[in-house]
Amino acid sequence: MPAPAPSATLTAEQQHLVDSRTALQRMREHTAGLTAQGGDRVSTEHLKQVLHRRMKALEDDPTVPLFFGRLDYASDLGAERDETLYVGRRHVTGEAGGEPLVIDWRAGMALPFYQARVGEPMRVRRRRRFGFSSGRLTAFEDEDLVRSPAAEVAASSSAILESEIERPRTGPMRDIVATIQPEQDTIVRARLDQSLCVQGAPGTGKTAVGLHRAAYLLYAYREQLARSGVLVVGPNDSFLSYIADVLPALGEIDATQATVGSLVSGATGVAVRGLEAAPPAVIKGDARMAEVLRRAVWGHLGRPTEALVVPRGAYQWRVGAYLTEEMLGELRERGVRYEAGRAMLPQRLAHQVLLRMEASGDSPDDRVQNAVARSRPVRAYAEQLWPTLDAAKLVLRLLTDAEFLARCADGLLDADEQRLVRLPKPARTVAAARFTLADVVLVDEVSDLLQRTPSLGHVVLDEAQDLSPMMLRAVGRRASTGSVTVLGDLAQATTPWATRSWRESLGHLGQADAVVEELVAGFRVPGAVIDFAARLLPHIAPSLTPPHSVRRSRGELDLRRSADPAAAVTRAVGDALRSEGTVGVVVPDATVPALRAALSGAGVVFELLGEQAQGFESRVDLVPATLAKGLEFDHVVLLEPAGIVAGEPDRVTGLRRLYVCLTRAVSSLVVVHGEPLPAELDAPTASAA
Ligand SMILES: Nc1ncnc2c1ncn2[C@@H]1O[C@H](COP(=O)(O)OP(=O)(O)OP(=O)(O)O)[C@@H](O)[C@H]1O
Repeated sequence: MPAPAPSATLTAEQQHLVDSRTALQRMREHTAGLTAQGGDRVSTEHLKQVLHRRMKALEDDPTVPLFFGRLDYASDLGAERDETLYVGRRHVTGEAGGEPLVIDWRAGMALPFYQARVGEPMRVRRRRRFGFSSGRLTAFEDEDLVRSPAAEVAASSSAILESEIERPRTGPMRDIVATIQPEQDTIVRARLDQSLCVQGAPGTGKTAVGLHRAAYLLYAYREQLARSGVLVVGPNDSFLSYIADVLPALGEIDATQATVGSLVSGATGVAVRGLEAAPPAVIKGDARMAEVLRRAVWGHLGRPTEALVVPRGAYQWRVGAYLTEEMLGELRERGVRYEAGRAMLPQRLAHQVLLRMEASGDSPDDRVQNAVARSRPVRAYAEQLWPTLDAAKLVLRLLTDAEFLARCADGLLDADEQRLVRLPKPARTVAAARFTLADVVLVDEVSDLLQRTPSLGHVVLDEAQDLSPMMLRAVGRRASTGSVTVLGDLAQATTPWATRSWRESLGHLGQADAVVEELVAGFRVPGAVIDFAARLLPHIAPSLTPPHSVRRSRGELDLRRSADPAAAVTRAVGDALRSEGTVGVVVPDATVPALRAALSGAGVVFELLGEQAQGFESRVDLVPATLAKGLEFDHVVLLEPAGIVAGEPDRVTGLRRLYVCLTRAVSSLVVVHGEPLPAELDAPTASAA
């Protein structure tokens, strides 16, 4: 039989899309027809939630293709049978028991879509990629994984792949399921118990890979993770809004997203209310603080000097101080958390009393032991030896009571460091103290010393290079029995407490065995722009591999010197708005008010990042340089590199901030400057604006 003409093939594939949509509709109707009826109210409620989630997962967005690839398995290549499978965002099944119309991209059978190549066809003869336009299937592209020598280069020369990578950006981040690259896929599909750390230059897909890994794990280890949970940690709320849609688009609504700040405030009930200068924050973020806090907590254990005396009826029962001391020592040696030990002590004391009653001929039972444990003398004696502690109050005391701090920090922090750590204005209450992020991280550490922090199944930590050792510990304890995916770029480290090496960070996270991978292919930043930004690398991270852009377009880079930079920015924004896609106006934080006025004055509709809840709905965003991390825009208009550098406490940090800001553009970057460019950029060309 002759091969069908391409148009006939396209028609057949379009029909498969129609059939799949109809089947999905049927699955939805079926789910909608189910009633949640559990044995009791709780299980009915649970079932309701399960059905609600299922309905959400089955939602059909007509603009998002139901499948994007097809695999033709061949029995002569070792497959069980000749079989055609369509790969999409979720399983779609036909009539009950029928063949799947679409398989989930995360299923094992979908693996060859991402990993097969000529010479290693993975039992698949042909891989097909589909091109879509507004949800309509408009094109396809075949790779013969067995015969065609051309297929060898097909993956890198695929027009469909290229158009996906080149497409203009609109709104928040989108998923990349249709075009995950083999080296990214290996990270996405690593086993749940495998902790990973991904070092990658700007735009190499770290965030995308981390989110797809979360989606993969939620699918492949659904039951395990339904209980323990998955958490995604990002640098700030703007970033979280930017990535918020990716997991739901992949049918996963169960992962929690947080910043380190929201995580520790949520857990401790203490709000982050103040900002502080770098020197104290660096010390508070240092790993030595963990030992200071450990001493601060456990230093509260008293030394028994008097015996416990429990009057009961006509008798007085005594438990000697030496015995109590042994008891405390034994509980400490068992490594129990402070609160657990505190809860055990009265029972231990009561048990001793019981032994004495028995020795005198009584036969008391468990109820007597409980009553003794709850009796006033036992409680008072235990409280004196093992007092109740409040995490926030303890940290407040440490930061205000010089003598207490000196005792806890002896041999750990020198006198200058202790002075820096103390609050500038003593406060009597936690609220009055206006705790900073670093302070609340300390409170979280103390909370964990008091009571073990529950661990999740998996934590994805993005922009991890910016976390202090104490912040890493805070994230790490939330994965103490789980695994982590750590994403970051040492060249983009912009906090004074940032990490120097991934090994060190992984140690603080409690994941020293994690494997470190590197991604170097850049999907965001065009060649001309990345080459320009990479001039900074020798000054900010000399050991890192310079990234290379896989983008076909070299992109536009325009350096404009101007005597009226705000006006030049406004003009550049006007130009950018004439082409498709989003526009990010990245400016030194100090110039935000001036630029805001200039853009408003010129009638530009924009959102100021960080100010209101982000919808990423307007085409233009005004982005303070310190909030640019992790974001991307089709066109970036960047104001005053020297000002961005000067906004940071030291030159290297300033240059790193500039590196972050220069690498946000997908299509074009216009750099407007009134002052000379930083020498490290060594601009070869400049045009007057
Ligand atoms: N395999 C891929 N196919 C298509 N697009 C991709 C692929 N990988 C990454 N991208 C796109 O490249 C852009 C950059 O990805 P992402 O934001 O994840 O990079 P990043 O490494 O986290 O960058 P940064 O370090 O700057 O935060 C995004 O638009 C993403 O969708």
